[in-house]
Amino acid sequence: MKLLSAAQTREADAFTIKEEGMSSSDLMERAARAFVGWFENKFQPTQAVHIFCGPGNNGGDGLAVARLLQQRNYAVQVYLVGDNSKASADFKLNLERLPQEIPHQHLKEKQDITALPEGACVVDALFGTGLNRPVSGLYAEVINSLNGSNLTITAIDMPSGLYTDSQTPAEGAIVQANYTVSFQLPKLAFFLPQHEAFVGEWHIVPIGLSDSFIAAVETRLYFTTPQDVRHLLRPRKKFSHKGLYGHALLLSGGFGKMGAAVLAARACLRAGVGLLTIQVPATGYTVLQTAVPEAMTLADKHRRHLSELPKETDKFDVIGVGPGIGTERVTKTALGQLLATASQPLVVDADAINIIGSSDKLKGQLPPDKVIFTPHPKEFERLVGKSNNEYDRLYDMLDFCRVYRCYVVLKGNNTTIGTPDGKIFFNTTGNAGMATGGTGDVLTGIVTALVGQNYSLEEACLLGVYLHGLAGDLALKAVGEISMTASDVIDFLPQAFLKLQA
Ligand SMILES: NC(=O)C1=CN([C@@H]2O[C@H](COP(=O)(O)OP(=O)(O)OC[C@H]3O[C@@H](n4cnc5c(N)ncnc54)[C@H](O)[C@@H]3O)[C@@H](O)[C@H]2O)[C@@H](O)CC1
Ligand SMILES: Nc1ncnc2c1ncn2[C@@H]1O[C@H](COP(=O)(O)OP(=O)(O)O)[C@@H](O)[C@H]1O
Ligand SMILES: [K+]
Repeated sequence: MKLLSAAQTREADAFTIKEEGMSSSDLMERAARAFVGWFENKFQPTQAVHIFCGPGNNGGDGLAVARLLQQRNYAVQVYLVGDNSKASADFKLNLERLPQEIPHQHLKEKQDITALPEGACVVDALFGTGLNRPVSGLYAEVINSLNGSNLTITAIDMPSGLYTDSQTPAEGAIVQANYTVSFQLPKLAFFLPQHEAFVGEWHIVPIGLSDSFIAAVETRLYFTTPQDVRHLLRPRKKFSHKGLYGHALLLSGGFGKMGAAVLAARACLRAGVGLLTIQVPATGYTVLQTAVPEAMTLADKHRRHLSELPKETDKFDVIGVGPGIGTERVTKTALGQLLATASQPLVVDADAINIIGSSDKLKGQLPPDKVIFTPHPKEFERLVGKSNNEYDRLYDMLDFCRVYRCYVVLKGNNTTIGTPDGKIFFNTTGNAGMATGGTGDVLTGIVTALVGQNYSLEEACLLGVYLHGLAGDLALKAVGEISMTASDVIDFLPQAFLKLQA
């Protein structure tokens, strides 16, 4: 699904209003109803609701929400913050519609801010996507007092003060919401780790924005939904044989890190590869033969480190390289040979990323349109460089993908995929239980298997990352986030495939 900028969201609102022949206040009413639908499921009418409204349409939403909640027997109190003389038309309309019974207080200066009762629910309707400068003055005072209150805060559309699609200047106050209920589509800001404390848990409520507008609008930002990846998955043909599902090679493992090779190999097999060969340092031979009997194992001539390529590398459809390999000189040399000679796609992870990141020569040898990198944030920094902030990191990633014509899978809570043609996809599966050693090796195995099965590199990234996170989400239900291990993620991979196919 596409992600829209604040400006595109405004255009989508205006287009929808015109297309449906309604007024902007009708759309606001729809938005308020959608918000209230979510709110009713979350909070009981026994809880007092304190709604803070700014001067724009976000404040207008807040006023409409106040009216609708009062109709549903919530005890509502409204605060109008700042100078409303220049308030938006729909704000004014909804202020007129606000029933007399709802107490409303005008906060004009700092002294007007009072402590809220314990247990109250706060609704933040100060600013939404129309925020156009850092929040200061009275608004900042209100935000700081709400943040200090320890009360549960639900933000309408955006946590007030947070920029929708660019870096918020450090001096601006930002609401620290527990929940953000946003209209129709998530906003770019929700996907960046630096915003966790502001956005909290986010939810989307549909408000019927024009499908045709969204289909036509140009963007390079996407987030992955089940619908986006489900249709990519290809069923197997009845008369098919293992030769049709690719022969993958994994160059993986090192002394003390043979487990990385085992995890990547097991995940690769569970992700449907036809044949798998693993090359490990000689000491790992028995380990791999025992732990992964389905795979063929080659022993490197070096006991402790990978130092050579198999004789016939051309016969493999894909090569996954990196988990557990270390950065010894012999390994660097072998990796250089691989980049210089590989004819097939490469999935490059872990120390293979670190080796390439430290050498401009190796970067220069990257075969175009053939490489997928799967770095975690530290490896990303070694490969691409340090970025000023998480927005710049996205653009630095795209520059790197464009220059080297490669794919980058930046791992994290919303694993972010960059493509050589300039698209960014945010994944939506996965959980903090996966923050445990070895889960990255599992991802390498999955993506390698998918490339081997002839999925395009973009498809393999999207599907692989989605399924890996989904397996983690299914594992979460069974073992919880604290006990989860990388092996659990592999164990739930079959269910992830089944769920996506269902
Ligand atoms: N018809 C529509 O366009 C719809 C809009 N909706 C709501 O409208 C919101 C966007 O409304 P607006 O575009 O009016 O924008 P906002 O309500 O987000 O804020 C804009 C207002 O705040 C002022 N402002 C911006 N930054 C400020 C700052 N730092 N300090 C003080 N004042 C500041 C602006 O001058 C303007 O008056 C959305 O987030 C959503 O909540 C929804 O009702 C859905 C329909
Ligand atoms: N908080 C989190 N939420 C969702 N996914 C996570 C989280 N932490 C880690 N993961 C996922 O787990 C994997 C960890 O990979 P990595 O850091 O390379 O681990 P390792 O090197 O130990 O295998 C990545 O796919 C990442 O997206
Ligand atoms: K808000």
